[in-house]
Amino acid sequence: MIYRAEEVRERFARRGLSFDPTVEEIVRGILAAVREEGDAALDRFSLDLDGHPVEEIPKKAWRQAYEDLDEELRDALETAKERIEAFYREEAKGGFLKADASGLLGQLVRPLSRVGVYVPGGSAPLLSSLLMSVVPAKVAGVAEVIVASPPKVHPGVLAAAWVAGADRLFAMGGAQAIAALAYGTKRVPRVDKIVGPGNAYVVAAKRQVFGAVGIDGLAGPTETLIVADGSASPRLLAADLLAQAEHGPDSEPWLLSPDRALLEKVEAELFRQLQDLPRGEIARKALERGGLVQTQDLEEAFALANLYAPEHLCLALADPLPWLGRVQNAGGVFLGEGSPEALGDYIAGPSHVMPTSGTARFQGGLALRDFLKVIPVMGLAEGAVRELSRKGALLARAEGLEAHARALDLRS
Ligand SMILES: NC(=O)c1ccc[n+]([C@@H]2O[C@H](COP(=O)([O-])OP(=O)(O)OC[C@H]3O[C@@H](n4cnc5c(N)ncnc54)[C@H](O)[C@@H]3O)[C@@H](O)[C@H]2O)c1
Ligand SMILES: N[C@H](CO)Cc1c[nH]c[nH+]1
Ligand SMILES: [Zn+2]
Repeated sequence: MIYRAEEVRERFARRGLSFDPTVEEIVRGILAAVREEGDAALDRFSLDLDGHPVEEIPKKAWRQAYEDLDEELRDALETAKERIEAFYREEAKGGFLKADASGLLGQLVRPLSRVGVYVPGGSAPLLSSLLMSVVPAKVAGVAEVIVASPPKVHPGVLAAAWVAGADRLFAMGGAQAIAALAYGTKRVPRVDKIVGPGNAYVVAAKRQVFGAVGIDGLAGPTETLIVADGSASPRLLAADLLAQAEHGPDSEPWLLSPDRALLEKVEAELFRQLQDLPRGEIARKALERGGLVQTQDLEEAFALANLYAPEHLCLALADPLPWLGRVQNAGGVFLGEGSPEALGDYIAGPSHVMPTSGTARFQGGLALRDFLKVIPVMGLAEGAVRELSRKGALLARAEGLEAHARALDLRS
């Protein structure tokens, strides 16, 4: 089915994180129980939902899993880790201290002390997601990175924990894992911030524990939006749409193009490539959530893309670079069909943890600064204090805050 731009515009404009009341309620119950009962509730939910009690998996098991890996896979993991590390080393993490006649002002930048990384494991063991959160955390200087992933944790995830240099790993998933990390239990230490993607239960749990703990954002079911011109290959476009569609029936793959003939060819390709896709049924359902859209021109395609604010914006254009200036809302941008999103998922360098459900309107992909906090520092010079206190007291009285004003009067 090929939509016209008018048919999707309203839907794109209204898009936002939806709160499924049933999921919210279930999650509220899980969080409250783990907060009150600790490990007993944690094990109970883990047994009920995932068939296993929670266990901490020791580092020697990670190393063993790494050593048992096929040599080529080990090499691929190492390359991915090195590329992620190199990418995040480029991100500035310095603060500043600046002194002038009025004194000293600055920002201290400190890594968070303890971070929880959620690694999804419900429908696929996303070992790449472990690298994509743990490696930037370690580059930022986080002292203790605690991984949570649903049982039974796949050996590939354990091997990735070894490669990435995580500190501890608990086999626990869903809202109960988020609760344990946010509130702490006897076994699971409380963290300062929880990062990483997950399904609707994980996203709802992160949102509900925010405040008790920091969160990076609400990365949920994956989505991709490709803007293509007539130069793009229908075969590659179909393959890229299916690559994200296979994540889950709630994934959303979109293709926008002014070229009707291209869209028709992609439709046929999708049908053909679905035939022997192992997760074809999942992908078919996801395709029904997304779709192909014919726009008047590329300008309209970009306007719609910004309205949608996709997690991944892929520019399958003959000359994508000049269009970069049009991008306002996206979790990450992929330039040209030679830079497919699937490479970003695994090995390009930037973290694949990116905002979904339109939250790319107000945030980008996971960055080093998600693991840092900025602490302002003030040390004013005597002369400046007198003058600034007089003006500060005026502002305080304008707010009706007399004690503030008097504290400043004493300095002026
Ligand atoms: N945006 C991103 O950056 C990004 C990156 C990777 C993955 N993802 C997304 O993460 C998601 C991973 O989802 P997943 O399900 O595979 O793994 P998951 O680990 O997020 O969720 C599995 C957990 O959900 C809980 N759960 C399942 N059904 C439940 C129920 N009825 N009641 C209460 N809890 C329940 C279970 O405890 C289970 O451990 C996918 O949607 C994928 O697209 C997003
Ligand atoms: N596309 C997913 C969300 O960005 C990440 C992922 C993990 N493995 C494969 N893909
Ligand atoms: Zn993916």
